[in-house]
Amino acid sequence: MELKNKKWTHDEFYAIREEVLTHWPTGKDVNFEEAVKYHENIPAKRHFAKRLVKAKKNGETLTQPRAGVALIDEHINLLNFLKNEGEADLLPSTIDSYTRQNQYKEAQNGIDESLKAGRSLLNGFPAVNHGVAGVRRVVESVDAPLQVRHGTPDARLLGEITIAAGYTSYEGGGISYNIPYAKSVSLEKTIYDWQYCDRMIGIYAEHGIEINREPFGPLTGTLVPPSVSHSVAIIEGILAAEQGVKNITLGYGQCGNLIQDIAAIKALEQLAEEYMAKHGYNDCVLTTVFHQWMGGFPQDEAKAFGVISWGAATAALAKATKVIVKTPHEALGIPTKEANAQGLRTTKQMINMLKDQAFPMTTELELEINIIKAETRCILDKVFELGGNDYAIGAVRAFEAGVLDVPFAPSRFSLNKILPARDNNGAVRLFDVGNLPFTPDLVTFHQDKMAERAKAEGRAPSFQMVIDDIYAISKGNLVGRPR
Ligand SMILES: CCC[C@H]1O[C@@H](n2cnc3c(N)ncnc32)[C@H](O)[C@@H]1O
Repeated sequence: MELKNKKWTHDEFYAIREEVLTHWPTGKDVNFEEAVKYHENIPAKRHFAKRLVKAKKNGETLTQPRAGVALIDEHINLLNFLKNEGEADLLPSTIDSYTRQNQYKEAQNGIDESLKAGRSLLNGFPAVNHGVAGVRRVVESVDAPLQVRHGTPDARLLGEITIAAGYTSYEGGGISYNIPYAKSVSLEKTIYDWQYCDRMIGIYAEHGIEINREPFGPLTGTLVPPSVSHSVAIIEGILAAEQGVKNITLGYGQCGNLIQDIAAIKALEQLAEEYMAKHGYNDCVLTTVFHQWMGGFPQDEAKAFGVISWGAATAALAKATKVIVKTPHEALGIPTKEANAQGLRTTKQMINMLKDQAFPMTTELELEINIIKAETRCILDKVFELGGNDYAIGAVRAFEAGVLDVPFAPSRFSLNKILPARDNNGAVRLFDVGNLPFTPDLVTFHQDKMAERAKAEGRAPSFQMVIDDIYAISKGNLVGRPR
């Protein structure tokens, strides 16, 4: 396997595909030609890419939950409930953890046990085991655009089966589904395997079938600075575009300070357009997704609705194309369908009340946009240089050098040298910039912001601030003030 950011030939792709389809018996039912014909008949209102393009044009912020259960009928009921009772614009199928680790035998046990127990004993929808025919029953029974959401380093068979079944969007990426989701899986292999997924979608595109791709923006979802998640998002967008993907949604996980979060979405849009154009990808439609707070949630449901509302308001004011919605059961575990629908309706209410309002371009907002763009450029340009003008090779080397570094990542391939903490207004800054290739003025900016908070709190900048901030929102605040 030689990793490089270059479009695979059909021969290169098909040579690997034969082996991929043998990873589980259901792989043999994947029939590309039949799948293309099936996709040709999917109406625009159930087509993810088309719905996103319409939303971008109309300035809408669409709502989408996470949701997945073990058995097909229950999964169909769940999705229809979230559409009808939750008013969801877009629907997921969140895939279970066994499938994410390619443990299809265990997933099959989960299905068998769920049948016996009469309830879902998996934390998601085991699409590989259900196979094309089973997954297609979901597509035929749910009248909304459907996306596969998961966390799978080797997502090749999962992609083949779900896209062939009629799903029109696929989340993930070679970095964003490795670093936050695996401990010892080679980054090089995951990036290579995701080139396969992107090339597969590129081949659908060559047949006129446009499938949306969404790199996983939030990463570890724990105080991830905008420049870190934007760098990964844009790199994965470029890697996807190189393999022929034409419709890409780039994502960002809410940090909590309004100005910083609105700036993050604006900066992401501007930088993605700039870097995609710079590298010659001029026929890619780009949209954005804002993930409501991905860190620890309050157990109290009323307070959880406060966090959900804040994420909804920020997404609307940032004018993100899509918002991923949390539920009042976030602190407890997999939500009931009722709780999931409540999170969606709360979000819909906030978006509807804010859609006629615009957040002004204040000097603070402009400063924040410029800071995020400057930081992200420092990282992206260094990655490109490390890779000898190749972002795939550069990404692997960048993690080895700490030029890319994701806070609190389980992967041993992330140095975990950077330390984020909030400043006195709750924006996420860097208490330790680690080996991020920031210019001196950017390093000073973060030091000054941390010093300002330290002065206000009468304590020195310390790791304790990081810990306090990790728990703050679940304890009812944004900034983890000393007790
Ligand atoms: C990165 C994703 C984390 C979020 O993903 C939610 N999540 C995971 N699995 C399911 C599921 N099967 N149904 C509804 N939500 C789910 C968690 O709650 C958390 O918020």
